[in-house]
Amino acid sequence: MTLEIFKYMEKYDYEQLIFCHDQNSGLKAIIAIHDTTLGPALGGARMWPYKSEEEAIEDALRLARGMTYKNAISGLNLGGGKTVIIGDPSKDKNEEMFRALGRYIQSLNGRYITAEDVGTTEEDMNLIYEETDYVTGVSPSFGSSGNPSPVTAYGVYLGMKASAKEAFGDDSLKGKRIAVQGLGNVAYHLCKYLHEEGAQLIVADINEAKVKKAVKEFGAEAVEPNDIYRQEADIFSPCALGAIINDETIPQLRAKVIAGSANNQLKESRHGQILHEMGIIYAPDYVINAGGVINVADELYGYNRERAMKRVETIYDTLTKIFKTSKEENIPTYLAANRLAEERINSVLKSRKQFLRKEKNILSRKLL
Ligand SMILES: NC(=O)C1=CN([C@@H]2O[C@H](COP(=O)(O)OP(=O)(O)OC[C@H]3O[C@@H](n4cnc5c(N)ncnc54)[C@H](O)[C@@H]3O)[C@@H](O)[C@H]2O)C=CC1
Ligand SMILES: O=C(O)CCC(=O)C(=O)O
Repeated sequence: MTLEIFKYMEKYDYEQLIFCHDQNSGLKAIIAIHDTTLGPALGGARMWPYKSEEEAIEDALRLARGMTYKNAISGLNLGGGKTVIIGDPSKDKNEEMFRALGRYIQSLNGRYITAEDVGTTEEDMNLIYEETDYVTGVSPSFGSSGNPSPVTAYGVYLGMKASAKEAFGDDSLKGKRIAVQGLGNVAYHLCKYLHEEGAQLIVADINEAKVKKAVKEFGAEAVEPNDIYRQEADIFSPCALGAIINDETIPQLRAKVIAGSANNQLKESRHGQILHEMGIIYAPDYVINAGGVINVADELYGYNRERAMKRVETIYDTLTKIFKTSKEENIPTYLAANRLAEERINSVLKSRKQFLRKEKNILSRKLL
């Protein structure tokens, strides 16, 4: 399949796509800016060994759009954007690469602000910070908020409780069997919360060392990566990569709830409709995993952890509201969430237009 970029950008109303290349460091990155109605686009930088440039562009575009919805529904005055860096984070990183990316971000003059994502770390953000102020998730020693993953995990934990309340009538996770896919930065901290509450964990990761650690620390049961979908579990928690809710995996699912941190979990929106028809409670990805962006966005006001955590706690209520709308209107949860996010963006756009109109009237009066 060839991606017709402008057609795709037109379909979902993207603003800008930027290609960043630096011969010296080997940087090959793509910055996608979806929508800046609510403010500058904020979204992390992902480093991944994409099989093709097309795959990387598509990922950047999909992730950037997700950030528009995530930031809008979380009440942030920020638009949506994302960076992808083509390369293997375990061997292709170097200092100059992140500094070069920082200079590209600086050249956008604040239209886009970056942070961590899969394959990038706090140390990488510190390097970007050498070249631009438009970066968050920088080390706390610089007065910033650091790695957002533990806060993302806390938001997912609260969102999972809200989802359990909807599915089982009680938000306690004690004794619940929870199948966790991926044991990376977010999932590790999530497993800690779940273990402390007395949940039984079933885990899978392609990295054996991470699996061993979870078995040892949380008494988790380990299964092969491909077997995680079919586990007899109450909750399935996807915390690895996207598009894992699809035609192949849905028939395998036994869980009543899907609640995890991965971005873009639904391969296509019709998969959200299928989950709805099956009676599976799906916590929309960009709602439940917003803890990290809420935390890093707080840096823009001078980081205050208490203020950030208070906002993260609203994830529980936002999901409860989405589940209510989904039930009352008999629509999938992803659609109920999209409507809420779009309502906010459209109302801000409308009021801004009114303001501009007033401004224009004043100007024309002056001219008279
Ligand atoms: N870090 C954060 O604060 C946020 C992360 N997210 C999303 O949450 C997800 C996880 O993020 P992180 O924990 O930061 O990434 P990470 O890179 O630390 O962890 C991902 C884990 O998934 C594993 N994995 C990859 N493919 C797999 C497969 N097929 N089966 C099982 N495991 C597999 C990897 O080995 C790795 O351990 C990503 O989709 C990310 O975009 C979303 C919001 C914020
Ligand atoms: O929490 C982060 O990593 C920054 C925001 C972001 O990229 C995301 O929420 O996916």
